[in-house]
Amino acid sequence: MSRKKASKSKGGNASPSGGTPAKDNTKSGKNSLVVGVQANGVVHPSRPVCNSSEFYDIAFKVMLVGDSGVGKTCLLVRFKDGAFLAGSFISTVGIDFRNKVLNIDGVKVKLQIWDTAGQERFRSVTHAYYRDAHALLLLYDVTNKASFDNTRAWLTEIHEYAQKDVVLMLLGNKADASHSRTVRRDEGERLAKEFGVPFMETSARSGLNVELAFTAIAKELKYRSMKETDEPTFKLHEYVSKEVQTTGCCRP
Ligand SMILES: Nc1nc2c(ncn2[C@@H]2O[C@H](COP(=O)(O)OP(=O)(O)OP(=O)(O)O)[C@@H](O)[C@H]2O)c(=O)[nH]1
Repeated sequence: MSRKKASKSKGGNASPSGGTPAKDNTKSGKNSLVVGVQANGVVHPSRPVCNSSEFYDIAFKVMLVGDSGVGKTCLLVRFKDGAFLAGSFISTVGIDFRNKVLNIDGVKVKLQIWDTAGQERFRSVTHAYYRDAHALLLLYDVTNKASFDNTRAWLTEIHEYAQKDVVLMLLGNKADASHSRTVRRDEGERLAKEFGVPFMETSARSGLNVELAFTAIAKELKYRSMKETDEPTFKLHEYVSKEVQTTGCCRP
């Protein structure tokens, strides 16, 4: 397997295919350029990648979607930088991405993670990015019942715009905020069962299950892309059920 190099960029924005940078209009306001990524998002072995610093073997696009304020940016920052963005809430404008390379059973898997704006007015912008996504993390906020109810509408959009075989996971974020919780964990579990997707509660504040959510996605994508070889079978649902941690309290 030939080994590529990952973008060093901490963030930026680009066209849906990842080739041309778009206008710098995001929350982070940083720009970067990813070259050598095919339209389907998988990096082509024979093509170079710009701004490189870290080697990787395979690359995938992951999108964070869900209502405004559910914590998509904070989840990404927690995963990428290990920090929590406390303080005043600045809504994402348009779309932004960050890269992170994970070592999955000896294979370097680069996740290019797209943080979308949850606000309705940016929906037409973000729709264009669904097509190339290999995985989608659909977030709601456990302290905001409307964001939970809206996951059905998000799922409809996902079915309309994303690839049929996209890897999907439901995340109930802000699990640390037990005092203001309005959605019980079992409600999230039931909905995920109905959607037929894995589920976990996360907290960008405490870090609960953040690493797990992205690692599980990376493992599934790696398994799918390498299952022709001698890979042992990987079952996403089973892995998540085994590894997930709970807050121990889930009553509103
Ligand atoms: N208690 C708690 N607060 C959180 C958590 N994650 C995010 N927040 C807070 O929720 C607010 C919104 O977080 P963002 O990450 O900006 O939300 P977003 O989903 O990216 O919002 P848009 O960019 O508008 O789509 C901020 O004030 C965060 O500090 C969490 O896990 N726990």
